[in-house]
Amino acid sequence: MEDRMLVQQGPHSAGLQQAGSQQAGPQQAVTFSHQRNWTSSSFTMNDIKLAVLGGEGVGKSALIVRFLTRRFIGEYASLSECIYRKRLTVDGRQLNLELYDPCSQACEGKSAVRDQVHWGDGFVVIYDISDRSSFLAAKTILHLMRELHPGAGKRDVEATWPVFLVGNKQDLCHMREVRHEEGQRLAADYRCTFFELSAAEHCQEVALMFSKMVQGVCSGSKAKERRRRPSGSKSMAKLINNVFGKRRKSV
Ligand SMILES: Nc1nc2c(ncn2[C@@H]2O[C@H](COP(=O)(O)OP(=O)(O)OP(=O)(O)O)[C@@H](O)[C@H]2O)c(=O)[nH]1
Repeated sequence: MEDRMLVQQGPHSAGLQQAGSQQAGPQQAVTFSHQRNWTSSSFTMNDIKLAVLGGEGVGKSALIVRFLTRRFIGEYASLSECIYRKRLTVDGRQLNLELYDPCSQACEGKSAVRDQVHWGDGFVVIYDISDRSSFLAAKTILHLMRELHPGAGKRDVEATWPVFLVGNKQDLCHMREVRHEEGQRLAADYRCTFFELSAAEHCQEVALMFSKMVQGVCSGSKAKERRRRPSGSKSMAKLINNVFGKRRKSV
């Protein structure tokens, strides 16, 4: 259930305090804030930060706005990055969701990706199926993310660091330059979940994709919590083992 939606500037422009020109989404549904809100990832059980990454014009804003408003809006000014905020309820839990929408320049380069990786709890990497160069850009982003997070390919880390690869603009399949299987293969190589959809035509699929990401982040956070705080019986068993194990050794 949505309480409110807010857009604010992202990490690179956040400090500028420039006059707020709303970049995307229906004007009446969003307000613009100038507060800086770019900190390293600080996951609490109710805060979820998702970064939507990808090359120029792949449909990052279109997908986010489709998810938040259920509407497809054809054109977006994209001169600056922004963070959309939304409250939603998942399994009876109130969550504060932040969605980072970079302008294209903000996606590029290792330092930008590093900022995004540190900030986000989950990542949606998008390419346009009718634009091969955007597929290569997605591959570069995934590669950088893996470099910055060396454990990303490992099974246990996957649960706590979800990354989705999304081929957008499926409605343009008559102009397709990237085959479905290529997307699947790239996703498998980087151990991410793969979707192919259309922000223009698939309202439900877009919602499902973001919902799965939110759920993935939530379950990852639970796993993290469990690892941080082992259950009482396990930690007690460990303690007993440590004490008696050591004594036996020293006898
Ligand atoms: N046919 C089609 N066009 C789409 C789809 N999604 C987005 N577009 C169009 O692609 C163009 C770019 O969409 P944006 O959402 O602005 O893409 P972006 O990745 O946010 O763009 P930048 O921030 O400039 O990099 C717009 O003209 C959209 O209308 C889609 O699913 N199908």
